Amino acid sequence: MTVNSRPGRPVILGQNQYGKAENRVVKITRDGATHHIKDLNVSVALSGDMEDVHYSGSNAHVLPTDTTKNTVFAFAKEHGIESAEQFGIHLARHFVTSQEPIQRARIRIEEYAWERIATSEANSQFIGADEVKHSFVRKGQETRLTQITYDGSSWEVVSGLKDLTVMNSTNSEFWGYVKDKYTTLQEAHDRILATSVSARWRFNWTDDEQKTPHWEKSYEQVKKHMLQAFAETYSLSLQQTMYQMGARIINHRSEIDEVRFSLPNKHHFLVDLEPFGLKNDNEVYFAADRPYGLIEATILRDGCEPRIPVDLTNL
Ligand SMILES: O=c1[nH]c(=O)c2[nH]c(=O)[nH]c2[nH]1
Repeated sequence: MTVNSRPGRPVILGQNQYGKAENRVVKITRDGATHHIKDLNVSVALSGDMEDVHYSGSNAHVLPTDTTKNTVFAFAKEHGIESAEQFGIHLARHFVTSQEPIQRARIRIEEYAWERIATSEANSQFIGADEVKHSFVRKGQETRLTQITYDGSSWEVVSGLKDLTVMNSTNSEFWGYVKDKYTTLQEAHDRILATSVSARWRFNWTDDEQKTPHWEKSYEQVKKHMLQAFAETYSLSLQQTMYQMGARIINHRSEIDEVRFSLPNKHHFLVDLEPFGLKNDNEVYFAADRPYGLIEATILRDGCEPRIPVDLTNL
C-alpha cells in the first residue's frame, strides 16, 4: 500500500473530529435489594493534531474510536456515573490529558430517566416493599391510542398504548431453550429484562349506556395492572411475563375481552471489562437497539373471539 505524502494541491483540511457516537451504557448500582439505574447515550468527539491521518493515512496520533467506546464502559465501572455532567467531565479530561495529540474532547450525553413502578397494594403485604425496587418505567412515557369503529349497528372500541418502556434489573432468567448448531446464546440466570410495550385492548361494550366504562379510569387501571404484572412476575422469558400482563388485565377488568401485545426484547449485554482488569459484577451493560427479539401474542377471555389485528401497525 502506498502512503501518500501531503498533496501539493491547494486543498486544505478544515475542522475535523472523530470518536464513537451513541455508546448506550446502562449502569446498575445495587444497594441491597434497591437498584439504581443510570441510562446514558454517550457520544465522544475528539480533535487535535490529526492532520497526518487525513493527509497521509498515518494513524500514529489516532486513538481508535473503538478505544473511546471501551473507555466509556470502563469508566462506568471504575468511576461510576454520579451524574451525566460528572461522567462527561471525567471522560473529556481523560482524553485530553492522556493523549498528547488530542487537544479537545467533546462529550455529548443524553440521559434517559426512569422511575420506580409502584407495588400493588394487594401484593405488598406478601412480598415486602423491597420486591419491586428493581422495576422501572421510563419517564416521558407512553402515547395513548384508541380506535372506534361503528357501522350503523355495531361498535368496536380498541384502545391501547405504545412506547411504554419498562425494565427489571433482576428477577429475570432465560435458559432451558432449544440449542442447535447455530445457538451461541449463553443461558442467563440473572439478566435485565426490558421492553417497550405496545398493547391494544378490545372493550366488550355494545352501546349499552348502563355498562359504559369510565374510559379514563379504565385506561389508568389497565396501565397499572400491566406495569404491576411486569414488576411482580419473576420472569423465565418475556413470553411468560407478557402472558401475565395480559392475564392480569383480563382478570381485573371485566370491560375488556382481548389484549394484544407486541414487545421488543430490548437486549442489555454485560460488557466484558476483563481486558481492562475490571470485574463486571452485573453492573455495566451495553443497551443494544437492534436486532431485537420481537415477542407478540393475544391474550383472550375464555370463549371470546380474537378481533384485534395480529399486526398492530395495521390498527
Ligand atoms: O425472553 C426471551 N424469549 C426468547 O424467546 C428469547 N430468545 C432469545 O434469544 N432471548 C430470549 N428471551
